[in-house]
Amino acid sequence: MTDHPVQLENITKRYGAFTAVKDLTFSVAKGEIYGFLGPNGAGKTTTLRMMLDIVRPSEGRICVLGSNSAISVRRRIGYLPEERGLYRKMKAAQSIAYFAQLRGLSGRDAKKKAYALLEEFGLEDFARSKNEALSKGMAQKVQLLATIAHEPELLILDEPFSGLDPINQQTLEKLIADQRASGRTIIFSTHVMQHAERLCDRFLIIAEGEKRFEGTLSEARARYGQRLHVRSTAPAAAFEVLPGVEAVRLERNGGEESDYRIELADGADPQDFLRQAVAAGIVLTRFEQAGATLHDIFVDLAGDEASAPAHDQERAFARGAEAAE
Ligand SMILES: Nc1ncnc2c1ncn2[C@@H]1O[C@H](COP(=O)(O)OP(=O)(O)OP(=O)(O)O)[C@@H](O)[C@H]1O
Repeated sequence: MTDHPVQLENITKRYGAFTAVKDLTFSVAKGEIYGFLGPNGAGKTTTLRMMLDIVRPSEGRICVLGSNSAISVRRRIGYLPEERGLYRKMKAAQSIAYFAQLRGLSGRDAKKKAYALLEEFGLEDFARSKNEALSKGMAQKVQLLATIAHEPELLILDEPFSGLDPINQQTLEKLIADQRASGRTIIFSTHVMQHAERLCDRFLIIAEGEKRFEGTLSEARARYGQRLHVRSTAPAAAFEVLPGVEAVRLERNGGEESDYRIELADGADPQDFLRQAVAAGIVLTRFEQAGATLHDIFVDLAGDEASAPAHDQERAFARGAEAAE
């Protein structure tokens, strides 16, 4: 068990005639950040709840921290549920201390930890504010701090980035990476591929309750052909006839020179493309190789319409990150 704190074997969850999760098998290794990716209604929350023994599977076996019920090891787990909520009348520091105490810290240690965390995350001025007076993002940060205050070895975070502005999303990315650096295991679900791309050691893509992919980003990329970004005075047709070229897309028509995105067939070698282009007398003033992005892979595996909002979120995030620099 010790090297795989979470193991799911052939898990199925039915609600009446509807199957929300179908025969799902995966395990999460100790110390890794594991991304749980899927469109709306894919079965992410249901699966996370089954891990926590909030929802019982219809079939299959789950083992969490060596136990067949997360309830008996709950002090070693930090869980951020999808539906957020703090007691409105409680103060921020009090809320964090309250959850830490529920998970085994003494009153004194819980209070000390709450103030230390609030200070570390720049919320010390709000320690004595009632939760109802906090902005939505601040309240979410407080809830996150309440999730990690008892220093759990396993963190299960359901859509932790939703509701946070770009700056706080970056703070959360750092928090998650720091938790891993301290040896913790983290599972989080998200729709925003950029977070998963930057953070996850491995990820699982789920759609319609079924596993579509599990592995690392490079393993996922290896399944897809290479993409090239080139700049040239040559027309698109000159590239289309080269061996290994599957598609040519005009990215920018710059008058004299244009930018193209070229998709190569699986297994085609970009260096071969370069040699063929030169042999054909094509002059390239730019040549860059790029693997498929996680967004491309997600769209391909989990379906088009599902990821459209994610794309908007990614763009919003990218804009925010630029503004923050
Ligand atoms: N208690 C329930 N009774 C009946 N159906 C349910 C129940 N809980 C979830 N479902 C259904 O199971 C499917 C999976 O839901 P789930 O909440 O796990 O998806 P999700 O991947 O977390 O989606 P989202 O990103 O929208 O939160 C959905 O079709 C949902 O309607």
